[in-house]
Amino acid sequence: ILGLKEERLKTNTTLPMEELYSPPHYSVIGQQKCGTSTLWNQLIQNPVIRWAGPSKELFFWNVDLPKTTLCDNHIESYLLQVAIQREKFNRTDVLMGDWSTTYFSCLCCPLTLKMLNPKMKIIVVLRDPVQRALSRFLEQKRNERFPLHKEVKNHTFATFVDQEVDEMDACVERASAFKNQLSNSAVPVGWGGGMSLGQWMEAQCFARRNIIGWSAYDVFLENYLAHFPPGQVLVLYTNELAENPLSAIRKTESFLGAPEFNYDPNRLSMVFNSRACYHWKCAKKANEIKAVDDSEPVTNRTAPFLQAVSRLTTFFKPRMQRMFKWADEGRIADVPPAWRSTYA
Ligand SMILES: Nc1ncnc2c1ncn2[C@@H]1O[C@H](COP(=O)(O)OS(=O)(=O)O)[C@@H](OP(=O)(O)O)[C@H]1O
Repeated sequence: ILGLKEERLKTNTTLPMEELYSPPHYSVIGQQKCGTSTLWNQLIQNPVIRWAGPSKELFFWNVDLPKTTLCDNHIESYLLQVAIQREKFNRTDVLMGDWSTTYFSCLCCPLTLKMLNPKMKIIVVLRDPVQRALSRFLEQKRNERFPLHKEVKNHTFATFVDQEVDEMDACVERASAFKNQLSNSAVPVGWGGGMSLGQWMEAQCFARRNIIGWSAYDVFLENYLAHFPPGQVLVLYTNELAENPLSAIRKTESFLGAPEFNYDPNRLSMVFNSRACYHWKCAKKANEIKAVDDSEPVTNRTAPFLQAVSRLTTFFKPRMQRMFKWADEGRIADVPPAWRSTYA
């Protein structure tokens, strides 16, 4: 885990220690496979927007496998990571962030981040949930050394979806035995903030299934909304990044209180860490990604593939409708119009 490396500050800095070591201002918590690498590669052109760690993600409070939440991880090691970056820039007036896309689905992370900094700004990027699940499936299937490769290597998307949805349905059914403890409150509830045992068990049904379960956005978003006021949670959508990247970036700068930067227009049209090139820093044009996709048998529109997409769409429908309600109530930015018809 990158964040646990024992490093020390390298110079005798004159920067005030309490400012050097203060916790991050913001965190981009995910969701995984929703375009966070693109957002990162764009936003870090702005010299005021900085981040902790040697590369994009620290994974300090949660890794992407079940049973890896580290909400009581060593705080001093974490603050050291942040201080090292502030020292590198020799200034304490930059906006420091933690870009770990594994925090969104981590049930104890909202409370941990709130304890670190109650004023922390939380940024979430969300993509069509079926597309996100397919994206993660393909990434794990294609890369032998990736952590979930063994889980998917003998599956097609269709057989994997059947297995996972069956298991999640059964898990939710078991959790429903504790339904008498569910609160009917209209106000979002979170882990350590009003979540009942039944809700906690149900949330784990999704939190422990990285490929499909992590697309149950309502479960994880509710947890963050329970701990942070709406003004501290920015929800962006992948299609905004695709259709008007500068507008999504301006929105983020304004949310963070960062001055507007003059971004490189060529870079703004690039997509990072796509299925055409798996690396946080690898940039491709949209047409290059499409060309790779067209030659991919898994995404060919066979009947079993289409049935799996349809089953997942039905599975996510009630969950997406909770998101629509929060958008209607003004708790989050309005969802992409296509979502409202797909998940109506
Ligand atoms: N601007 C834009 N338009 C459309 N799609 C985009 C865009 N930016 C990123 N993406 C897609 O998001 C996927 C990568 O997401 P992440 O960078 O968050 O992945 S990771 O969690 O850091 O591994 C990856 O999806 P797949 O290509 O399906 O794997 C990217 O293609």
